[in-house]
Amino acid sequence: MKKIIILGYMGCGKSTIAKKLSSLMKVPYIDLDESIENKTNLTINQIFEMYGEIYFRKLEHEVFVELLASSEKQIIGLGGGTPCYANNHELLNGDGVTSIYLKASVDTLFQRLVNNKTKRPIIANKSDEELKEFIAKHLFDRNYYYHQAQFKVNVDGKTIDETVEDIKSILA
Ligand SMILES: Nc1ncnc2c1ncn2[C@@H]1O[C@H](COP(=O)(O)OP(=O)(O)OP(=O)(O)O)[C@@H](O)[C@H]1O
Ligand SMILES: O=C(O)C1=C[C@@H](O)[C@@H](O)[C@H](O)C1
Ligand SMILES: [Mg+2]
Repeated sequence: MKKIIILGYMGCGKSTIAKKLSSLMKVPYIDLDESIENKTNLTINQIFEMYGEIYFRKLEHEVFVELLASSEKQIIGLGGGTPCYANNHELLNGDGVTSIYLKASVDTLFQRLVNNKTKRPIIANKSDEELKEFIAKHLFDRNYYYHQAQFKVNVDGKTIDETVEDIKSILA
């Protein structure tokens, strides 16, 4: 198995869980958002502000395809919206790919995102009151795409270590 892909809504824990898994398995971790930032020398916020979301989605697809093209064994953490655009969801079932959806409830996501909005342009301008309803609707819209992953791991009420263990048993 060459690529382990971790996906899910903003704040579900992709980066946190994937980094921990990476150090335990001694498999390099690549964050798609970070790869886009390194390639463009811009932050995700700057890309959205300067060029808009459609441009960002094109770039996101290109960089995702590039990462998959290498034969290196890697854990790849996607952006929150990656599976939902440019037919990226089809890549979740490609050759040599294991894809895992970190499934979190609206309440869990709200708790984790409410004080961490600024670096996430999709929610940066939502008031705390708007945020919960926004997450609920957005998650509903994205549900179909997230469920194209080969495996689902429920993260609600679990510690980071417990979620990492769940993923290790999927990969065993
Ligand atoms: N049990 C847990 N598992 C994972 N993350 C947790 C847990 N408890 C709290 N967190 C926190 O949730 C926050 C969101 O996690 P993280 O940044 O890894 O999510 P993400 O899915 O990578 O988000 P984004 O899509 O915005 O990059 C972090 O501050 C993290 O420390
Ligand atoms: O959920 C989303 O659409 C996004 C999530 C982030 O990881 C970034 O990829 C960007 O902020 C868009
Ligand atoms: Mg992240």
